[in-house]
Amino acid sequence: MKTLQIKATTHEYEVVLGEGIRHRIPEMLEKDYQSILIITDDQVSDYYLEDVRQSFTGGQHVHTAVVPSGEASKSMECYEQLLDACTTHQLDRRSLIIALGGGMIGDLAGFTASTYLRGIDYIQVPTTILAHDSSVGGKVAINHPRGKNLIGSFFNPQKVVYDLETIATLSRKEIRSGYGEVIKHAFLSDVNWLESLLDVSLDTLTSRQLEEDLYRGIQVKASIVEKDEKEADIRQYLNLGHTLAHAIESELGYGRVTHGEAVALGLLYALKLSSRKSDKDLRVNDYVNWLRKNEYPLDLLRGLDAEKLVDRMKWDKKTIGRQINFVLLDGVGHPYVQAMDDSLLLNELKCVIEEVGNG
Ligand SMILES: NC(=O)c1ccc[n+]([C@@H]2O[C@H](COP(=O)([O-])OP(=O)(O)OC[C@H]3O[C@@H](n4cnc5c(N)ncnc54)[C@H](O)[C@@H]3O)[C@@H](O)[C@H]2O)c1
Ligand SMILES: O=C(O)C(=O)C[C@@H](O)[C@H](O)[C@H](O)COP(=O)(O)O
Ligand SMILES: [Zn+2]
Repeated sequence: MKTLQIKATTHEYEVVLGEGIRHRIPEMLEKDYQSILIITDDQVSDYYLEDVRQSFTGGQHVHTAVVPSGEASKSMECYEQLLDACTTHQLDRRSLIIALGGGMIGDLAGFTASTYLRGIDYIQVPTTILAHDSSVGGKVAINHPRGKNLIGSFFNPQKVVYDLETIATLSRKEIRSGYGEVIKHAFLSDVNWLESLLDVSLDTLTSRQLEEDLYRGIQVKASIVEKDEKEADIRQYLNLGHTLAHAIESELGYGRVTHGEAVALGLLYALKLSSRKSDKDLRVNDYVNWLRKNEYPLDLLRGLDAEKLVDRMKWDKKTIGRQINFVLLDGVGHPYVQAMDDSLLLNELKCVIEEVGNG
């Protein structure tokens, strides 16, 4: 078992990584909760809901709420249903919400916890690779048709219980999606790590490498959110690749592309834009080869309208007064934020769609 301590402004919390620890959640809790609501989706529930529920043997009232799996559930409708569930089960300020699932559930259940009774405790129990990112740092949200995560808050969990055994049931597509955020963390932090990742084929990933990558990704995320929890400054770097990714997700309709695959495409665009402004080697060609080797959906770009995507980017949370601000790299491990002209964004996007989408 490995642990990391995260210092948030409201409290410190632990991220625990280990095998089989979903069976041991009660002993990891620091408070004695009498009412618990486990929120999960209808795919994760088939695998892991009973394990978590049955771990509570101390007579607590353990309730469950299951939403449909997929990004479309990060919605006002599901949020309202979950608030209803909180009231039906009369959760109070000494109750606990358990977010059991990937980033969709983490964001949705975390947002519910952050607003019900103006905030009750919750823990993250991530079950995807991608959720090494989403379960840490306290960003919780639901989507709006105009843009991703437009309704949300910063609200940190009491604990993150990351049972690495759960990764075993992920599909190939979800492994690929998770590595979109893993490689983002590498681009943000360390050229040696990036180079080792670029050699990896996700089909032959060893569990040892996966665990190391998850741990390193969480370290990168933790080191940034501890310094700038509410994204006044350097937390914006964690948005590398996301300005385009979120535009693609909302343009296609939530759930048509996975978040991590969209981030992987957005990263490519961010690298191309960065290369226009820096002569540092950003390993762009190696990255394109890595995307192709691992079957990221580059062809998705082909059907997209560059003008519409630039319009969508205006809903990025870094946009101020319709000025789009972009996370770029001046070399691997050296992110910065730059205000960008719409015309430059549009031209480069057309080039990427032409070059990569058709290639
Ligand atoms: N809050 C943050 O800081 C942050 C960071 C990154 C991403 N996100 C958000 O996270 C979401 C994406 O998360 P995700 O990629 O985990 O998606 P997800 O939660 O939708 O999970 C992906 C799919 O995998 C299934 N699944 C989950 N765990 C499984 C398991 N162990 N075995 C088999 N199937 C499993 C789910 O049912 C779903 O169909 C997006 O909404 C994104 O915006 C938030
Ligand atoms: O934690 C952050 O900060 C991030 O930007 C991490 C991203 O991977 C994540 O997708 C996040 O939800 C995006 O935040 P948003 O503020 O752009 O919605
Ligand atoms: Zn993300």
